[in-house]
Amino acid sequence: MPRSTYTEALLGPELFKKVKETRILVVGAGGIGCELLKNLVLVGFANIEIIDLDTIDLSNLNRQFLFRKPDISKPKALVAAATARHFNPSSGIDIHARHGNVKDSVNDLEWIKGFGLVMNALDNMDARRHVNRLCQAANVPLIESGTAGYLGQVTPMIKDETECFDCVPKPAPKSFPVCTIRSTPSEPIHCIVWGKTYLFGKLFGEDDEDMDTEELDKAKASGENAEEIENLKKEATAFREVRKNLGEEDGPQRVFHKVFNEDINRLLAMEDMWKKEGRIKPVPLEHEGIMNGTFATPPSRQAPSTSAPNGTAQTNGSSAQKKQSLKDQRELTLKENLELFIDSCKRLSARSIAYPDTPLSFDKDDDDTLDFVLATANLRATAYGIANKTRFQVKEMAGNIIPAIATTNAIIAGLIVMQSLNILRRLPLPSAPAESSAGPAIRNVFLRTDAIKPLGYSMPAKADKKCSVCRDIYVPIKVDLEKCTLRAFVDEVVKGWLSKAEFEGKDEDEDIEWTIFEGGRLLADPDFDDNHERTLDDLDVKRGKMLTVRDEDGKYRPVHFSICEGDAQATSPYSLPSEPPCVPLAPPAPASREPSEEPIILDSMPPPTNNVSENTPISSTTAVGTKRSAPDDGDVKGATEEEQVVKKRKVVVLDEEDDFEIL
Ligand SMILES: Nc1ncnc2c1ncn2[C@@H]1O[C@H](COP(=O)(O)OP(=O)(O)OP(=O)(O)O)[C@@H](O)[C@H]1O
Ligand SMILES: [Zn+2]
Repeated sequence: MPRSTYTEALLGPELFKKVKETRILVVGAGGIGCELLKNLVLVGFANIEIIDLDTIDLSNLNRQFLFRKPDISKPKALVAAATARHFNPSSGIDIHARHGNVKDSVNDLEWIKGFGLVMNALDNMDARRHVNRLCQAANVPLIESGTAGYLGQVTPMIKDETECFDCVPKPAPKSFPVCTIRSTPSEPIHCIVWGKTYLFGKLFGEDDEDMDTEELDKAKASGENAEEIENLKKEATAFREVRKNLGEEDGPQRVFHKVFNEDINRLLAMEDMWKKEGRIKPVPLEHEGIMNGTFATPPSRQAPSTSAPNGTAQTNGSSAQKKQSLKDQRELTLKENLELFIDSCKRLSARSIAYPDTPLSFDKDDDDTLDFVLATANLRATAYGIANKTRFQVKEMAGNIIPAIATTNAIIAGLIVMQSLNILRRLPLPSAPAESSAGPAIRNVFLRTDAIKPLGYSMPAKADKKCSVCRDIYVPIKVDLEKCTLRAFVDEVVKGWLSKAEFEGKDEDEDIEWTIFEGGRLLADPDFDDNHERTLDDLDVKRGKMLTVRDEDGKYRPVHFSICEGDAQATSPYSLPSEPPCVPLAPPAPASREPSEEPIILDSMPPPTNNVSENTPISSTTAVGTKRSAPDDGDVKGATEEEQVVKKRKVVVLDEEDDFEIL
């Protein structure tokens, strides 16, 4: 008897047929993803694609049960698929596993349109937002999910029916003023952020000399404090110098001297800085004194830690006590931190020298990078009289670790499948397209710490009319990027094809003027045609990106042309859908564009879980990387005025995992 007999009886032949035929995309093969893939296979889903960018780590094995020790370092998606396939050998399932980033340009609108249902099992906002936008653009239902400790939630998102991921504002990222991080830290987290996002980047990250200089010159030209700018330039040059020599025997020691002695002395010379009440002057650290035990550890501004000693004066602290605690949960002495700093610098610089074209980035599971941040943060904390942290604590804080509980993941994965069945009931069969029928209500389901009623639900809210993600219009365009010029796009696609669209409330004699953007870049407007003869490829408009067309008056919804792979057989450099879209009116402009302080949480929802609504870039203009200008911008103009305001207000640095923002 085939394993699916009972499931078929339970679901009924029609729904079971949909289960077998619908193409499912699972994004993420981590804690939730592994549980989900197993469930899907056992239920009888037979046409699954799973994508994950990561490889298996030892720390995944406690809950990502599709992986075993010998799988460490192998791609998660591939191993998950290979293991899960065996769970239901009789169903003839096809699992297509891909080791890659869902944000890669090959994963464009045409790709996502190939799925009947998408399930997110992700751990970061950036990727969640990306998939949400793709699903909204392609009109493919998405089930979003997340867990944090004992809490979890499952949220189905269907275009024109429910709110989308971006309809609900998310809490702003934890943010710190740049001065707190760079000059006046007062908490261990300030020192950790400094080590992880600032010093690490300066020494081992991408060397951004041109950008630095260009940015500082621009700041100076726009009237910012010239002396401060010159100081920052000098600092950048000095870093470049120490970075160049990092591979030499005394390179790490020179870095130590620069950042923990010279730079602190420079700050101490700015006397006004230390007049502010409550500010404690740092003490410059001395390599030799720390190593030979003569350096007097600055007093801690916090109550002394009882768990472990700090500073050379205490280096002989109870060895019995040290042995008792786990290695990673013991505080290092000042000398140990210094030795670890020198050693981790050597390890990292050896990697940089071996692979000069690959800038390093912090990863909590990469011992070299964690050791560096641990030692750096503790040395800085000592200089500023701030409590030190153990390796375990630094890993948790720097890695933004949210406790993961296997049982929560398993329950949430089960609930995803339940909601997927609710969605499938309403969808037409892939093999026999028909009108979708109204099926059972889909629900936002959540798991909470209520012993009597651990599961709760709410009906999904309607889409926010102002949401720029799910309310805008999307059009796939297949383009030969090397042949299609911006002029062809403007004249033929926008002024030709799009102008035939039905615009809500358009007067007969109304003449619409257009502006064209890619991301935050203005490519053309009625008074700006310098880019017209350039090809889209030359303008760095690539597959997976979007050309956004707005009317000058902001009367209508923007139309996003989603760049898809060109048709090799086509004679024209681009091809478009047969019918232009209907373009509705834009909602009235909001009185203020300030993001709301408080996140809006749906009635009866649990508090936002870190994993679900963790630190959020305010808009796409504030995403990682927007501080860089596009390569070879040529005549391309910078971000719009409005976007520049947002940038100025919010972001200087947004770290890769979106967890700390430095204002
Ligand atoms: N842009 C992306 N494209 C593809 N996969 C992604 C992307 N971003 C995150 N992921 C994957 O989503 C999964 C999320 O799983 P999970 O939350 O369990 O995180 P983890 O990295 O496995 O565990 P931990 O963070 O606790 O070490 C990870 O396997 C991660 O690689
Ligand atoms: Zn929305």
